[in-house]
Amino acid sequence: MEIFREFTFEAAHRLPRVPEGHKCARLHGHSYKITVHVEAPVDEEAGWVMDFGDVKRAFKPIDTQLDHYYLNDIEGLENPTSENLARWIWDRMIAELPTLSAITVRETCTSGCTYRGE
Ligand SMILES: Nc1nc2c(c(=O)[nH]1)N=C([C@H](O)[C@H](O)COP(=O)(O)OP(=O)(O)OP(=O)(O)O)CN2
Ligand SMILES: [Zn+2]
Repeated sequence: MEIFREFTFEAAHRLPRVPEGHKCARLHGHSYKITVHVEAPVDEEAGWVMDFGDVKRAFKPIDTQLDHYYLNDIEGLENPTSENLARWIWDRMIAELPTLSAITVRETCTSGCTYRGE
């Protein structure tokens, strides 16, 4: 079964590789919404896949690095698209959370991406 836990953080960015005149080349910010998905069998004794609190603990170092920062300044996020951010988060969570199955990044209410470690 798959469970998920949602997180939010605020950050600024600009996209350095967009075509000239693209609005996203300008400095702007988002209230990012991140969904961390975990897939594993249900532990029948506990009745859950994993404690949501453990997912929260695994995400905490990510939030500490991203919340209220300028993403372009962070190593590995020089081009902070949703896609690159999803991979960046995955790469930093997979060791702590080996049952991680997907990271969804939402930049706005209507746009985002899902990375499954492919
Ligand atoms: N594939 C991607 N496309 C875009 C990304 C991205 O990360 N991956 N990022 C952006 C910008 O960061 C932009 O801030 C968000 O895009 P957009 O959906 O255009 O957001 P708006 O709220 O401005 O949308 P409107 O409906 O036009 O107001 C762009 N593309
Ligand atoms: Zn943006």
